[in-house]
Amino acid sequence: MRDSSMRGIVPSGGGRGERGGKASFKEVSLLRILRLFRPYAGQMTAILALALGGAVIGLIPPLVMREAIDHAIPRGELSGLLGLVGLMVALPVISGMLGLWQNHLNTKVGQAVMRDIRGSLFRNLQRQSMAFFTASRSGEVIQRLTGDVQAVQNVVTNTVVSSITQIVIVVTTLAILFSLDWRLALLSTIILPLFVLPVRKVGNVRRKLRGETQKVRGEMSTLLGEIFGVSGALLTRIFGREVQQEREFETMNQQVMDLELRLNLVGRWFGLLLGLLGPLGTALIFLYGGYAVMNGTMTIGGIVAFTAYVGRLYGPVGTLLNLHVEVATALGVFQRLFEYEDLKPDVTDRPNAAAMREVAGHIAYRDVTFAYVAGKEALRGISFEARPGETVALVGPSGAGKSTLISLMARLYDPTGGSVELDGRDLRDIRLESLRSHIAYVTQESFLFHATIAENLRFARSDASQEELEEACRRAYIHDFIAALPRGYDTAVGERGHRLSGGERQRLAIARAMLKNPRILILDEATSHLDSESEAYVQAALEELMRERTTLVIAHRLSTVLTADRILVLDGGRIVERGTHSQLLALNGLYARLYRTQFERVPGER
Ligand SMILES: Nc1ncnc2c1ncn2[C@@H]1O[C@H](COP(=O)(O)OP(=O)(O)OP(=O)(O)O)[C@@H](O)[C@H]1O
Repeated sequence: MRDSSMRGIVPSGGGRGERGGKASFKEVSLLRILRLFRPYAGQMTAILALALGGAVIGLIPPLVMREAIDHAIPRGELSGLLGLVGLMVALPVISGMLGLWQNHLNTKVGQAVMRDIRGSLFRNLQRQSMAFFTASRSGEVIQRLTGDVQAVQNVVTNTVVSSITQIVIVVTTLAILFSLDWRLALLSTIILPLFVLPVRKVGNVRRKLRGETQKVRGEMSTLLGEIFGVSGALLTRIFGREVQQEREFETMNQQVMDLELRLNLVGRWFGLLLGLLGPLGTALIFLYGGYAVMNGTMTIGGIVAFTAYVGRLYGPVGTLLNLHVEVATALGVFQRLFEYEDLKPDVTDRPNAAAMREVAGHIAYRDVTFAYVAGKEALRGISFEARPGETVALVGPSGAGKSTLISLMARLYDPTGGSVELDGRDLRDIRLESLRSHIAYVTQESFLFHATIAENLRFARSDASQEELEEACRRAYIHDFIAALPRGYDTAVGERGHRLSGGERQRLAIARAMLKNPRILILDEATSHLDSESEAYVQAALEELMRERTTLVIAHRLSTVLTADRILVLDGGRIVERGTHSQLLALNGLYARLYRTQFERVPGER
């Protein structure tokens, strides 16, 4: 059960999901793609009508030329010539205007579809459990939401609209060529198949190169995100890896340049190849047409018009020969987007889930089992209760399952077996939003958004008044510090609040929890040891926060275990000992050992 849902939430890295990779119609439903465009059907029709109009107008100039060369000029009809010349200028102007309008509509539809997809992906990602975020790289998520969605615009303009336009141009031009002179038309189209193979080959090489380039670019942006994120930058400096990273980046940087150069070169060869089509066609027309003119079966204007039409034919044919590459790329883009759209959140409300307005705060874990990965249980047979207002402290060696245990209370994950209850009700029967409104979760890493102190505090309660903010901060022993800042509560904190000290950040996080004023508190005490003054402040703030709330705390401080109503000692995902501090010491087991190594040495403790 768990296994299958896990597979559903882990984004596929390579293979089908590979950037620039091919996808087939079988894998991506065309109907689903069309559905995205349905709200814009009117505009799409207008785009196609404009494309058609442009293509038809484009057919006229060669006929005008023929008219001028064969009739107006030889007959000396100046006014007629003027009219034709006027047309020669007016027609491109009209088709240019149509093109402009079409382009505007293209962009509009493309942008609208992009906005819709971004919105729907964002909404779906917001509903995913933590399992999704721990399993995926944030760079990858961002890339799909921005880069891939951007590619949709390309799909609209390049693939859909331009291929339809090209088809219209090719068909109309062929029709007119054959109506002018079918033999000559046949002669000028007969050379087309010669180019199919090389054009396809070049297309494939380009696709491969493009895929590789995108992959390296993706890796580059992930690397940059990690290196220049605050934590990554800190780690780099601590371990003195600057030069090594510079070298790694240089390699990647060079790779991008080389790939782009190769892509460009292949592009040039491709252009040269297509460029040869024109002269070859023209030469054939002049050879055959010239002979026909000499025999009197064709006019000079006819040759000129024919040459112009053939010019219109070869370009679009080249593009159309590559259409399959474009289509495959486009399908790949949609497939990656749909993968995220199809992610099923694994923590959801049960159909009969109800909201709980008031809770007493009675927590019960009943024979809870949990596995992140099927078959490898992180928690086994966990049962305990915490009555309203009680504090249950968790201790145990690293990896014992403490964080996992508390995360189940906020339903960051659901148990694989057994149940977690609040006031006698299974958490899955309580509306998620309602459950979380009664819980504050203070983690070791006190994350702050890049925003002002007030905004960070209001993340807990957006309607909190300034007085309430200050009250919460007073109780968290941080108000005086904030008030002394030049901009007070409007001070912006750096990304992750790195402009604040560790202790200040912790107290701000405590104030944020205080502001929420929940019945239940989940707390992961920070292990980083602060200086004794700061430690004392944090300690006092925490005691204030824990007062009268049911608290599950991963304890790292002696005072916490001393005051806890109950201590659970975890080891290997099981509760191996339970009781009060003195009872557990008397047992002289794991707790007693941990106590001697962990708690006794904490500075600044009683
Ligand atoms: N997202 C995850 N995916 C897979 N396994 C995980 C995940 N998170 C934790 N684990 C594993 O689950 C077990 C329990 O981890 P947990 O973080 O709950 O331990 P802990 O007691 O809180 O440890 P610490 O005190 O070091 O934070 C560990 O073996 C850990 O490797």
